[in-house]
Amino acid sequence: MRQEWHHFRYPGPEIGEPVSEESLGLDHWRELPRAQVPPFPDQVAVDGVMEVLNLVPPIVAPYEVDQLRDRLALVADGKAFLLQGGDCAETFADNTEAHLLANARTLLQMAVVLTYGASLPVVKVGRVAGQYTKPRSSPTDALGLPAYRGDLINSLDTTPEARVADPQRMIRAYANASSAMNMLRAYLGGGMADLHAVHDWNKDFVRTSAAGQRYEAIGREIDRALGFMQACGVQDNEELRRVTLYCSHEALALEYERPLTRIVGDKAYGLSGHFLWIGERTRQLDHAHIDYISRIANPIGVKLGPGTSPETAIELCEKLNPQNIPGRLTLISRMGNGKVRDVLPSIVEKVTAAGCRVVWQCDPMHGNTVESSNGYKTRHFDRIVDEVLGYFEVHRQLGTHPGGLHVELTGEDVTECLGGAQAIVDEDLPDRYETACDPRLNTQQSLELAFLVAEMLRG
Ligand SMILES: O=C[C@H](O)[C@H](O)COP(=O)(O)O
Ligand SMILES: C=C(OP(=O)(O)O)C(=O)O
Repeated sequence: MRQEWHHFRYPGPEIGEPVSEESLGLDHWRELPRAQVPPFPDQVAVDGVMEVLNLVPPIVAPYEVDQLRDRLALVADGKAFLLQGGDCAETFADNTEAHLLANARTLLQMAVVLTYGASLPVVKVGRVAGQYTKPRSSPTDALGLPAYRGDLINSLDTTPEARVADPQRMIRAYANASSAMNMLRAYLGGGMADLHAVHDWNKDFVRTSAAGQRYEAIGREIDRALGFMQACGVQDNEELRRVTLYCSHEALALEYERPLTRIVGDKAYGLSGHFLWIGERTRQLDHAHIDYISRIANPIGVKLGPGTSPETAIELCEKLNPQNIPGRLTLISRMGNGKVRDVLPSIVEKVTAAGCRVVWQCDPMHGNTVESSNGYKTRHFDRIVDEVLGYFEVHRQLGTHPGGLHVELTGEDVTECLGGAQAIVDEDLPDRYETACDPRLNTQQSLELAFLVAEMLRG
């Protein structure tokens, strides 16, 4: 594969002597077994699209990727908290200004609650600008059609034609991801994230709720603190007026990731996003996904389900972070509330005893999926909260840092997860069940969770 060479200087650490893609082994994954292969019918068409993606400008810049790794090093050291969230599956149809801003605002609100409540810096990462692929449990859906695998692969429409995997969708995914990132950078760097405007992030349908009012109270405290600083003559600080939101997605379609991988000096960067993770279904040690991700310099994550042994977790650390760089590797536990207290302790204990420096993050969504009595895929808020509680208990007992939260959420007023202060029940789910794949927390539930996590962080 042709590869651009980057010789420009960029803000960041010294870059090493240029090396070749062969010596970095960037294509070794092609020789390995691989789960969840996108069923593209025509390899020639896939190769053509990869050639196109090989020449497009990347979605993120290497220095931003390095900066995120440095910030995650603070999380690994217990000095910051990682908040990661967004849609389960982004769709091209929902890649609108309104939807992107709604999700970003919800994440910012959660971050304010956590920063204020726990007095810890919060590193903010969206599941955005690339979360277009989904691993599936079954190759077919309930209608017997090929499963929907994310907009990057096929369409959610329920016809056989729509479900054919189409490599041209990778170009649409790239275009959508780059426009999303472009817009978010502009808004978040240009006033929308100004702490003087915290009240504007509160949506009308949330403002009157208990969580919304609690948030307004924090907003008033922040107003007072800012007013006090101004009265004291403290210089206005740029940091109060903008936010850096990093983007992340599951590195599932290697046909998309590989051409967006670029060499800078002696390293390869996956420039489709700042933070890339490998899911529970594709984290086999000797398989393609782990091999690919082991070769890029990004901060990366790997999901750990309830079947993970401590030995596997340690092997993953050794393979993915052989130099033990803090901030490089995030272990994302998604055990389910019934298992977290049994399975997580020995993993954390043994990984820590082995000296592996990782960020511990809790995904309380994916181990708690159930089917409602009326046939909707859902999750109960109480189980989500209980998994986070269990995760905090484990880390408190072991003296390790409960470093982060990874959730599927939306800034819309959907009815996809049960419970919360709105007491959503099975019969409410059809009202506004809009997700393309798994159920997301709505804005109120997200805020409620943030308040609870802030309390847990305060200990
Ligand atoms: O988001 C995660 C997975 O893609 C999803 O949970 C798989 O869902 P499925 O079991 O309906 O295929
Ligand atoms: C598929 C996902 O999670 P997991 O791999 O943990 O099932 C996801 O986070 O979208």
